[in-house]
Amino acid sequence: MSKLKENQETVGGFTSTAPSIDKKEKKQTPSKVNNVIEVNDLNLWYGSDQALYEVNMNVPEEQVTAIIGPSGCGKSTFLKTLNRMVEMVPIVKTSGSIKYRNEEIFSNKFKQEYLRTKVGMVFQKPNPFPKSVYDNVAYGPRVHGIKKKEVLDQIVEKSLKDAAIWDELKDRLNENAYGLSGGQQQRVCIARALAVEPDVILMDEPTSALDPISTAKVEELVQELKKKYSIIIVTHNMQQAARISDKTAFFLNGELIEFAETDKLFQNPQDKRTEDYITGRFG
Ligand SMILES: Nc1ncnc2c1ncn2[C@@H]1O[C@H](COP(=O)(O)OP(=O)(O)OP(=O)(O)O)[C@@H](O)[C@H]1O
Repeated sequence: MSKLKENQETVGGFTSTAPSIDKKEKKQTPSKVNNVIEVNDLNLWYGSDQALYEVNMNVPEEQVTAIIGPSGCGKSTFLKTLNRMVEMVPIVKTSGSIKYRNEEIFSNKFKQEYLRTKVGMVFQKPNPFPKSVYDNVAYGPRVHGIKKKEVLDQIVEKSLKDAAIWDELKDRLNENAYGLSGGQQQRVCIARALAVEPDVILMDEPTSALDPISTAKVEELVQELKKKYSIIIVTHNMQQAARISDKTAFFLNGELIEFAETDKLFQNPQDKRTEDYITGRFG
């Protein structure tokens, strides 16, 4: 068992006696690691081309789950299926089941808006809106009907703090986000995702467009964020997966080949194809 996991289970062993309505605190009640998302027999087609085959995977709560695999193996498709964003491509068809906190997301009863709020996404290229830093972060809460300036001010400050960029930007809230560096833009985009109080954050290669220092900042941030959120991160960078994730999933040609504790997957892969990939024999 890794040190990180050991710590998490110890934390889970405490009983929280303080009354609180905060869902993040509520999750501190004693429990073993729960699954925030459960994927069963998931298949996905773009028209007649199948891109995902019988994927089964339980995503643990408040951990970092990395998704690795060669280009075109279905990593982004899988990620975007988890908040049904993939269905923006009209030719997409799916079969199987995905449960978010025990509720079937493909069910007609499950509101897509709610899903996108709870399962937020950060993209490869920072994609701030051409608006001020403040308006970027306040965007989601405003869409959800929050109008009071004091409330928005608090949300913006908290989200930027949680995204570890408040100190850098607190005096630049009215500047256009386009004027920030790429690394700052990406953390503003993370703050924007946090502002609507998600539960799960999907990250699609969030550091691939960033320099090493900005990458390190985002990696540190991911370690902080997992105390409150469940994170699923697609990365081409195996060192990054090894550095920041608790569990790693290896995809190949649309199949989930192996899913294990990160240490185990990198040190003692069970499948020859995983071993070949992580030792650089292909991909
Ligand atoms: N919008 C789309 N329309 C049709 N086919 C698509 C679409 N998006 C992806 N695909 C196909 O689905 C398969 C998986 O692609 P996907 O982008 O999920 O892979 P990936 O592992 O994320 O790749 P990369 O690492 O290069 O980003 C590929 O064969 C790709 O061509």
